[in-house]
Amino acid sequence: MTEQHINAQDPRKVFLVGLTTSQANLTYELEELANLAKANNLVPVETFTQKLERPNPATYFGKGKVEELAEAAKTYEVDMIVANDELSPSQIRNLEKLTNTTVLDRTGLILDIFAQRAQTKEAKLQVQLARLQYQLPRLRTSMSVSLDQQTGAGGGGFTSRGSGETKLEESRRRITSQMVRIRQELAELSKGTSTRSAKRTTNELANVALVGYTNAGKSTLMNRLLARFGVGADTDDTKQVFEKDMLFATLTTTVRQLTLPDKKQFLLSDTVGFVSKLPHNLVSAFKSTLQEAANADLLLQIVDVSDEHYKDMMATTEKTLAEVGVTDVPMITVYNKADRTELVYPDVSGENTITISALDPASQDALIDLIKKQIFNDVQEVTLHIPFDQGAVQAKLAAKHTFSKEDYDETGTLITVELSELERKLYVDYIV
Ligand SMILES: Nc1nc2c(ncn2[C@@H]2O[C@H](COP(=O)(O)OP(=O)(O)OP(=O)(O)O)[C@@H](O)[C@H]2O)c(=O)[nH]1
Ligand SMILES: [Mg+2]
Repeated sequence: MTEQHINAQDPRKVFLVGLTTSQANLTYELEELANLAKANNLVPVETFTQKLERPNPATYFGKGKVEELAEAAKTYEVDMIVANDELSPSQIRNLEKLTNTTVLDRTGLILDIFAQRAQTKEAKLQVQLARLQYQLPRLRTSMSVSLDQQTGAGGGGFTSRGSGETKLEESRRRITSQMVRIRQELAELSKGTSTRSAKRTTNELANVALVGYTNAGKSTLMNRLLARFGVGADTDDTKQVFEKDMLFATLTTTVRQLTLPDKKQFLLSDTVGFVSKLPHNLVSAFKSTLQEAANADLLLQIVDVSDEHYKDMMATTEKTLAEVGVTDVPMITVYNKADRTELVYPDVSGENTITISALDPASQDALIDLIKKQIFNDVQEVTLHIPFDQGAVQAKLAAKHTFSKEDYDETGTLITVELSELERKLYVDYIV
């Protein structure tokens, strides 16, 4: 893989600002925000927080705090403020004016990082779409200028620095039509993807997807397993994916076939990592990328257990999965990077939990055993009763299984089908 694009500007000093309103985890979120800022070549020099019932609708912080910020910005010679929340266009405008700085919110920051990381055509288009959506209502903030320069969009034609309403209208139209074009291109691209996944479905191999917080070690684990078991007929199956100690190294889903020594095979996919408050625009732009996780038979949630905030990271992952519609998929929790802790590894505790180091072959073996147990063993024939008003459950089952018997009674469908132990747990309420 090629080196990622690096922000060419000199490191820029910034303030981080956040509210203690609903955020129970402000410390974690601010630490995360600092890492996101650093990933974007920004240098956080000071953090300001304020306790407020809700953000001030005009200025995010209250009046006094804004004055303090303006004063401090002068003293520290800081000309940029990064806010922990997504701000409204008018909050950004007002704060910029009152503090004489450029204001970037969390969403803008994450979008910038994604834009720098995007390598494939699909990822580039997805990010661009999300940025345009974000930019549309923000044409009058200084952020639009920087966004504009970074997207290289039409020589500043989008921005409306000091220009009249006509220019603004024109910018809006250009953005909207560009969005339409990108959506079309993405639809074209996804046609190719769905053919590929249709092929894999007919293959009837189990799909295992790596999911989790960014930098947890998903790609590293994928690569270690590929190096040992990526020996399928498809020559691509030994090809390594990009891994690196940075946020959002992976933006594109990669699917590879693994062949175990006992000839059992399954598909493993590596997916984009998560962070808390992942912008909605990005989540929807990356929905197709995350489809692989939604269709998986088994999720491996990779957790960096060496990070003190690993529990928050797990909560973030689970929340994001639910947001993109990945529900009802059996999951193994993989506590990774145990080599950096005092924990014993490999260590299987319970049927869905394992502690490993992705770098350790014994850990890889133990994990493979656990995966095998979930996807190949323990299959048992059961009969389910699915009420007529829960057709979605039946559709979900039908997508992955051939029913050996299907019958009806007054209230629902009776389905006889072979399910794994995990699936039997998942559908326990329906088993008769
Ligand atoms: N010590 C140690 N380092 C690990 C382990 N697993 C991964 N790493 C390191 O963690 C960093 C991030 O690994 P990646 O595999 O790129 O993480 P990822 O989950 O794919 O991250 P994103 O693609 O950003 O979501 C790399 O520097 C890896 O070498 C592990 O078990 N032990
Ligand atoms: Mg990765």
